[in-house]
Amino acid sequence: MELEVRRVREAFLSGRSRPLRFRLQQLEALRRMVQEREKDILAAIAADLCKSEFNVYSQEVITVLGEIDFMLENLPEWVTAKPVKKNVLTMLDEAYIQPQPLGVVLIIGAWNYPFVLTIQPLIGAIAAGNAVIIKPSELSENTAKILAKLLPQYLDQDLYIIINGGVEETTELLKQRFDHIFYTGNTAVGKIIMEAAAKHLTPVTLELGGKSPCYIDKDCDLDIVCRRITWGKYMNCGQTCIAPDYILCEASLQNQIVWKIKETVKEFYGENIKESPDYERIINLRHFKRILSLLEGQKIAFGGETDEATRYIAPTVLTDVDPKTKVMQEEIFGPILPIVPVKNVDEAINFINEREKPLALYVFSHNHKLIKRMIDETSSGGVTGNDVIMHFMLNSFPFGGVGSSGMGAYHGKHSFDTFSHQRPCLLKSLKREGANKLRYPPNSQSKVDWGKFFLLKRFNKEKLGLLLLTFLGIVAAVLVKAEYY
Ligand SMILES: NC(=O)c1ccc[n+]([C@@H]2O[C@H](COP(=O)([O-])OP(=O)(O)OC[C@H]3O[C@@H](n4cnc5c(N)ncnc54)[C@H](O)[C@@H]3O)[C@@H](O)[C@H]2O)c1
Ligand SMILES: CCCCCCCC=O
Repeated sequence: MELEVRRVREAFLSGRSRPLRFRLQQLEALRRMVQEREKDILAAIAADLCKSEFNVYSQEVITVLGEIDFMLENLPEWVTAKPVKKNVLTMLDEAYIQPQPLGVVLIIGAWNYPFVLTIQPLIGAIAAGNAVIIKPSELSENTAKILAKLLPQYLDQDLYIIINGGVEETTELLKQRFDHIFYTGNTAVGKIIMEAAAKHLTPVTLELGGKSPCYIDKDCDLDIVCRRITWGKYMNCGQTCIAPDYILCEASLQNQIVWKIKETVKEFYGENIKESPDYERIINLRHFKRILSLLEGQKIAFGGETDEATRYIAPTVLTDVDPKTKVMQEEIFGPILPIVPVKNVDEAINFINEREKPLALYVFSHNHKLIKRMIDETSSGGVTGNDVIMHFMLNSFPFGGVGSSGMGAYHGKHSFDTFSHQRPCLLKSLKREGANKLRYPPNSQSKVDWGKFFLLKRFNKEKLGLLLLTFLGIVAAVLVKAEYY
């Protein structure tokens, strides 16, 4: 590991990752890889998650291609130095912010969307001029393998390397010094990453998870609400970081919600869900058993069928769920949707605020004020009103968590900023030394007063008047002198 990290650092220190032309060329090569090897990439992801290639393309590949195009279009503007507003002391100087690469970045990916969650941060890191070590999740092993095969064929082989492996390899990797670590995965491992990073004072971006609530107000169109929730909850078999984890609603809405979600499940996946090409499977047996254990003691309104051999769990809804039970204590990350009855929106807000800050929050209502109130009185990584998942799709939004759902953010310009250092650059002249007298010792009350005058703008009108008068006096004297001669 040490040797590999050193090789990447040496490549970074060669300076070749920095020029704009090189970054654009590497991003174009990455786009070519996705386009030319689309079949291999789709097949690998499809095998990892028992997913149709249509779904792989629309959930992962489109996002990656869109992000590359967005970077190529905007990077020339983002890399340029930005002049800043100056004060009296720097009036005659050059003052600008120059974004610069951080150095060697470690990206640790997750398995649930194994392509986009690894490649999208990579796009940002390349765009910002860094060298990168990529560690895909070992759980999505086909995707990990295809990335290890393809990336070196298209990208600079010393600047961007891929290291495959599990906990042991990642632990070893984390002993090395990086300039940034970008981790996607669960909160418990997030803490391990942050602890390892702290030893080198390495900044981290942690894209974690949590229980994302979904509040349904009684003033709404339940048919549409349930269709949107069904889509976001059962997509990828519930293994989506921003899937609605549970529903909060008044008890009177429960039966209608159950019925409408059941009808939508039929509409989306047919009578025989197991046969649907649009319904995925649980990633492995450990997660399968974990999810099943969440059903113990619950009232299953519909669903609940399972098949261990294929790791199938049917879309399931639980009603009258007690918040103290296990299913409400951990992120579900599977196709189980508990409904927790609450009396009203006040109780829903309290319920959310009593728990860890979630990665996403969803509110459904015709009442715009209620949605705004929910946003104002709660906290979460992101919010979508009257839909689910969709805030992930807009790359002008920073995507990330808050509190235990993560720190830092990415997508579009936010990725570029995450992987850049905003370096303030002040360029002065060696002339005009007289103007600097004010800051050199010995100090005095009059120097402090002038300092206040120039920097704090806390001058009194009298002093300003006096200054103006002096200035006018000088101008008048100059004019009179000019006339005389
Ligand atoms: N915020 C996001 O964008 C986002 C996206 C996807 C998943 N998630 C969250 O991730 C979780 C699911 O993913 P996961 O954690 O099962 O993924 P995972 O098991 O694939 O782990 C993620 C990465 O951490 C590494 N890892 C695992 N254990 C480790 C250890 N002990 N030490 C060092 N590295 C270790 C793995 O090798 C892998 O690369 C959910 O909580 C989900 O909400 C968040
Ligand atoms: C089209 C859906 C993509 C959602 C990606 C979510 C990333 C977290 O799991």
